[in-house]
Amino acid sequence: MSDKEAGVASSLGSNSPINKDEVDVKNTEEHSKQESKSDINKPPLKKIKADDGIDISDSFSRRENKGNNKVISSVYNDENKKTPAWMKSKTTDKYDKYGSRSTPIATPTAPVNNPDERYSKYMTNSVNSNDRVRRPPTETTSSQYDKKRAHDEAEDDVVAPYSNLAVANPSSNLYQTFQSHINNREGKDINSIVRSHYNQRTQQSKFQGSRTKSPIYKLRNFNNAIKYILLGNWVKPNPDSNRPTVILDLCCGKGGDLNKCEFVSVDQYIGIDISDASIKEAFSRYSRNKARFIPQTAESKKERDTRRYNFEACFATGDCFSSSIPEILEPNFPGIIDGLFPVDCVSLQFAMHYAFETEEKVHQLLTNVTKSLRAGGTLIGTIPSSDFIRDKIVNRAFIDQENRKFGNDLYSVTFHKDPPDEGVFRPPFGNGYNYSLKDAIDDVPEYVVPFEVFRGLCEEYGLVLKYKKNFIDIFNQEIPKYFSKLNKNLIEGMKRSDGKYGAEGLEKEAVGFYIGFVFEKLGN
Ligand SMILES: C[S@@+](CC[C@H](N)C(=O)[O-])C[C@H]1O[C@@H](n2cnc3c(N)ncnc32)[C@H](O)[C@@H]1O
Repeated sequence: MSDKEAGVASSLGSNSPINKDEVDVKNTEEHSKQESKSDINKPPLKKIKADDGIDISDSFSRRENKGNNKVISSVYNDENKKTPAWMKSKTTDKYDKYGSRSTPIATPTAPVNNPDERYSKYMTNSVNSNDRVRRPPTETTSSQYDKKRAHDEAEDDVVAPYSNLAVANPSSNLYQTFQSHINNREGKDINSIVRSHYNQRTQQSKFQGSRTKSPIYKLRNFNNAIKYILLGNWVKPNPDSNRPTVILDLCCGKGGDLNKCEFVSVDQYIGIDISDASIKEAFSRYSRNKARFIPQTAESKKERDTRRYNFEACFATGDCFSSSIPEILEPNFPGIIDGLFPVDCVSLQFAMHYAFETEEKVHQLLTNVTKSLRAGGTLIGTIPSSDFIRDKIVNRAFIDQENRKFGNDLYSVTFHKDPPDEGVFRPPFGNGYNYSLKDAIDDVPEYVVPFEVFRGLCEEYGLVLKYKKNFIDIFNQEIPKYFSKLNKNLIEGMKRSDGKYGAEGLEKEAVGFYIGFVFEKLGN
């Protein structure tokens, strides 16, 4: 799916622990049949203090100054010494691509950052604020590919904003529903379509009018709530109190999960996305919320200030399914692998279905995940449910004559080829469909993720399933615990016509298309 895009950042209201008139995409309800199996080893929820406002500072307390952190090598550094046995046999020969690739597919973008002193040692040597400037394209990066891309982007990525419409006037109440314009789709690969789509979406979202007017406003709030819950339950702080808690957000989009990272008290955020416009937007969102000027006393400086981001962040453009993480990050942030990896959590929200185009992409993704995670670290993701898709096929719940399309007025799924009668796709890769979600995604290609195949592959990479549930079940089971913790606007943005909270009607089916999952990296 997709617009699974992140929410909107906004200004942190003075009473609001974490701002959010956030926006994401998808949701629904029910559909728990096959997918509510594993709910294992859920960590106890931390105690939350809920006054008349929301105070998360007690519940997700930050560890003390980590200035004395020692640099710990990650599996990226020394394959022989650090690679666990299970990875040597499976991945070193077959999947290890480190050093064998040239340039990342997209030119990396490394916006300026201002690391504070506590983590400057993680930005060792050349990783300092002066180095974090955007680098001019090198000989290799501005080759044929970039020329072609420049041409494509001129065509597709820069659509005229709605400057001629009343919605360009911020005082207007009108809302302009998003629609992308991608020329010559048939001649393009998925990366070009996806990149063009999300670049356009990022640019146009600035001119659409108030997000609360979007036809999927509630659905986005619902999806955001799900991500708060998943990250809140499963991001595990680094057990070494001298190390920062680090999250690697693959396919991070416009940075819609930055607020959630503050919510779970990470110390360092690393975001990567193939859309350069999204990365720029994510960086600017981070900068706005990081730099908020809040007068502080000597005493208050020691604690997390919930009105601003208390974590450091860096962002880069790159293809997470075809390049290795060092290939994407090191050119922009030399020393970052040594300094910040292995990380505590890899977040992969509403994006893995793009990787299931080919087996190679999935292997590269899983190599990136497993090599990035520390033992005990978690991979937390959201994807369309293959069980949901199978049910639609088996029940012949199609909405067109050719039996290739299902959905409703809010979302639709149109298979590229006739789906198998029993709804089980073989081989498990490359089973494409076009996904649409009103005001977010226009016929963007995605691929079925047969969950059991994915789970089996994860095991090969030392990742064991800890949790898997559809969105409706996650919401129903977890929202009582989160109701008082989440921002009021987010909660109110999920109010149904009957006064209760959650998804209803068309939205319910649209969100029910998704599941959340958590894998844990084995080892010690
Ligand atoms: C639906 S958005 C989700 C964004 C964000 N994770 C969220 O939940 O708000 C999917 C994102 O995946 C990104 N994406 C797709 N293919 C990618 C790839 N190969 N490498 C990196 N990012 C990719 C898109 O650019 C887009 O920003």
